[in-house]
Amino acid sequence: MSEPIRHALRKYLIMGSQDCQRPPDEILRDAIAAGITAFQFREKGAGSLKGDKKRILGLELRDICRTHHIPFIINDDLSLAEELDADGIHVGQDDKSAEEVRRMFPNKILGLSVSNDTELAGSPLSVVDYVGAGPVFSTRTKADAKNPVGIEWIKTLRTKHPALPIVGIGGITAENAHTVIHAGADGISVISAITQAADIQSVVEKL
Ligand SMILES: Cc1ncc(COP(=O)(O)OP(=O)(O)O)c(N)n1
Ligand SMILES: Cc1nc(C(=O)O)sc1CCOP(=O)(O)O
Ligand SMILES: [Mg+2]
Repeated sequence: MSEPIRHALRKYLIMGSQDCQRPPDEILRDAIAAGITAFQFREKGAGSLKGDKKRILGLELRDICRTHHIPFIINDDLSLAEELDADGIHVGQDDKSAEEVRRMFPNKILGLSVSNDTELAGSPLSVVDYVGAGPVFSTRTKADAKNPVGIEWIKTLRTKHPALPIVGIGGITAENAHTVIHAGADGISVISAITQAADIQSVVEKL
């Protein structure tokens, strides 16, 4: 399991319609053509879709991922993950507990956010497939993001957990992504670096 996960974490796009200035399906197709390795549907925050509109968009994006063999992961919404038969689920420290999600979905990819040593110490790492560590840098995309951890904490995390699949998140760009990888992360996850890019092909190549 560990090697496919590490590969999937390399260039991980996270996106919802609220992040997009053009149709989300176009952005996802462009990002897949450019080489992303996983996708998380995160329909959340100001301007996000609810109910049927969210479900319909999720279904459309899931089908694009399926066609191109890209893991389709859903943020937070367990019932939508079940309904769309998502490949995985990402939860944070304030969402349903990772142990419970693992009991409900024994075979799905499960990601958990960690943002500091206290959260790390309280996290059931044995039941998750990867951790999303961050925000590495400051970000304007998530209003309630915690304090930036910096690449030093990614190094600490890697030293403490040599075999743990880690993806960095938060404020990661084509210019700073290499520092996150050099610090020990298996990959980087981004929202704005890709959704706001004038040239997605070029950004994904650099990432
Ligand atoms: C890969 C990845 N890492 C971290 C997060 C953040 O999850 P969470 O802390 O639950 O915050 P929301 O995304 O739900 O606002 C993530 N989504 N993906
Ligand atoms: C969704 C999310 N979670 C974070 C965390 O630290 O857990 S930071 C973040 C937003 C990432 O967006 P951008 O790539 O535009 O900075
Ligand atoms: Mg969450």
